[in-house]
Amino acid sequence: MELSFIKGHGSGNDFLLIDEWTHGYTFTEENRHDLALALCSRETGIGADGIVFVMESQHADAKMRIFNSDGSEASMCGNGLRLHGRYVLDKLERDEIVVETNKADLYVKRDGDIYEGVPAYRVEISPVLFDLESLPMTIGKDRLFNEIVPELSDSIPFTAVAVPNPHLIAVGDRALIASGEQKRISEMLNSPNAICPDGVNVSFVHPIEKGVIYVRTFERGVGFTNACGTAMSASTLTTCQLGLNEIEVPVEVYNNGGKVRCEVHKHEQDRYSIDLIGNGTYMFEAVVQLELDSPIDFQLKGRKEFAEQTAYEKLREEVVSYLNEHVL
Ligand SMILES: N[C@@H](CCC[C@H](N)C(=O)O)C(=O)O
Repeated sequence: MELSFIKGHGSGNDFLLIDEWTHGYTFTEENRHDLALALCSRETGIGADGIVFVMESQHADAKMRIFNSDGSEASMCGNGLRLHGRYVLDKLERDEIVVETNKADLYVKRDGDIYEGVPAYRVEISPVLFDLESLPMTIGKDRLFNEIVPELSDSIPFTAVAVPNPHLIAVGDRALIASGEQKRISEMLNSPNAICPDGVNVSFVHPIEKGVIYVRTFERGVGFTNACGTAMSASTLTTCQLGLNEIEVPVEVYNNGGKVRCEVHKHEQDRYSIDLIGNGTYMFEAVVQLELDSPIDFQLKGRKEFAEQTAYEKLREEVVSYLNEHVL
């Protein structure tokens, strides 16, 4: 078969966007898993952190499903939702839509430019869950807020939150970022283990000044990525709860692929949601010729570049020099 896709990114977290809905593709669960494994490989595939599938929804404007590069499915993806949302907003010629995701219906809105020539999209990150059962995480407690877990480290405090995909967050200084601890702990929790049996996204966060943080994430199902949208949202919330940032006040979040803005909202009964605002940039579109039962033997055809990546590169250059001075 011939399969059309767009390769794009949110803060350098890159995805293949496949529109099942418009093209009438009928994939099995196994096909989606196999496509993610074959096409996302950086060695033998096209290379991406995951595949974002655009699907029809029975009750919302569209549906999103996200598969990591290892073929596993995640319940949510913030950077992917911006890319997916941008595609559907353009397709339906709307400024605001609701997208069905695995566990929630979430709004996506156009939101001006995050940088000259780089349009931004605002997506809702919700629900926000603090009970460890939601991750799941088993350490003999119900919640984890800025506490040492001796099985992980005897000096780094962690916070656990599901949005609703699972996140572990450590906030600290430049030395924490430079240490090899994030790799060690992430690899342990994303291999067979009793603490986080389904794996977990692990972020190390450095507050730079009030209203500005840096977040680096080791993603479940992928490894270190340039950025993880749900992780940046959960990390911003954690810094608000630690009194380092403020609820309802935008926070600039730097990452290795660019920057986004996060706004934490507090609702009744201690319920939170977060707005994640950033780019959804197209890099190129192409067609792959493949057989669904062996997608690894694909052929890439008709690759066409989008010009918009050039404007994004300027943002990226500024971010790199800012990070060299303040974080790395
Ligand atoms: N990069 C995403 C998150 C993708 C899913 C994650 N790896 C998981 O398995 O939970 C984001 O931008 O949020």
